[in-house]
Amino acid sequence: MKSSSRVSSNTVNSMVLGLAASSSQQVQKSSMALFGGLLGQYQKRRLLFTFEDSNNNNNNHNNNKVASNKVNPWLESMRASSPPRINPNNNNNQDDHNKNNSWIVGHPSALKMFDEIMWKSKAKKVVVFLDYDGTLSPIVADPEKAFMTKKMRATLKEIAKLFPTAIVTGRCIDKVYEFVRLGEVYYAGSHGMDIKGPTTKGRNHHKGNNEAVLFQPASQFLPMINQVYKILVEKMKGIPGAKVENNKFCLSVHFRCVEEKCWPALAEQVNSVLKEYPKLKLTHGRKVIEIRPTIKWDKGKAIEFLLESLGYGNSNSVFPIYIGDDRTDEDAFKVLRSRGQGIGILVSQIQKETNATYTLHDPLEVGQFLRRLADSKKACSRQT
Ligand SMILES: O=P(O)(O)OC[C@H]1O[C@H](O[C@H]2O[C@H](CO)[C@@H](O)[C@H](O)[C@H]2O)[C@H](O)[C@@H](O)[C@@H]1O
Repeated sequence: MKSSSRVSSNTVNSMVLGLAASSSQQVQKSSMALFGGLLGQYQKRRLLFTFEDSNNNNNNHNNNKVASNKVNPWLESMRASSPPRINPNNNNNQDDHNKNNSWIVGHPSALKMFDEIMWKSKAKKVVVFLDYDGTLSPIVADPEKAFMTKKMRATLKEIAKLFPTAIVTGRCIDKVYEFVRLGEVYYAGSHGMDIKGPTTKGRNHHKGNNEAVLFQPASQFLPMINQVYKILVEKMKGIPGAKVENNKFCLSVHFRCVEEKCWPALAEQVNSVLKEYPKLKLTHGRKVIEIRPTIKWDKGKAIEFLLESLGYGNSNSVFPIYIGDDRTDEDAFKVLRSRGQGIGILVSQIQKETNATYTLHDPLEVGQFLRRLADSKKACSRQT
């Protein structure tokens, strides 16, 4: 299990690049060109360059002495090109939105294209898949306080009564259930590695039997994850603002509240732990490093599993709708594309490379979309 490999500076640099990249929104290829030769060195390493929230760290970049010379200019370029965050209370919002117009043509708003989506799904069984953080709840500094609004919860409850509905999240099921508190919903926690069916009696959408689903493909990793969690909690004590979250079959190391000058040290610490556990891998989310088992299982596999469980494995009459905001949701968007079924909707205020077809700006728009979906279904039922 243990590996004696040393922490190479390249590995740490890659992690730092990942930290910086994952912390921000993704750049259109045309704007990458502005970085010129500098990006050329790195484009093979990363296809997507992201820089959400990097404005928060503008005051820290001169202090980033730990990072290598290569990393510093890369981070500087990302900051320099970082678009201002869109403030909903700011009248200049329209300008921000206009900048994204060309991208939006390729990924139109799911609200604007609602009638088209309804037409596509006509006579098909709609199944709704929803990410949690950044999709049903806004991104906040404290992961413990990522609450949904009451309105969102009421809409979600109605959606789950009308359609088979699953929340597919990086969180552990217990935590997301604490936020959602709906027995009508399927939950796929730990990035799909922990799947449970609805608990509310009589609210089961299975075509076949009525037993709740339970699937945990990474259960043998539980002791290892708990061990690594304890080690990381200790290690992160030395990094102000860092937080480790135990998501049962995976772990999140949050750096949203860590000053950028400490990112290289955080990356170094995480790497020093991970090199001892080759059966765990690392992925990046929104200002978070995710540590998970190296099994071939992700949100895409989870939705395939759920569709199969619902009796739609080989069905042409199913129309899955997946809404998510993060890189891990791309696995699900890809699955829908390759099945040629349903649609992916990316939640984003700015341009990103994505396998989704449509977009929504934020959880507020997600709520509006879900409300229209529920109303439309009820109107159809009244007609028939
Ligand atoms: O798959 P998701 O439901 O999107 O979960 C992904 C991670 O979401 C949470 O972190 C993110 O949201 C936090 C609260 O808004 C925010 O503070 C953090 O910076 C984001 O990365 C969650 O805490 C993680 O465990 C999930 O893996």
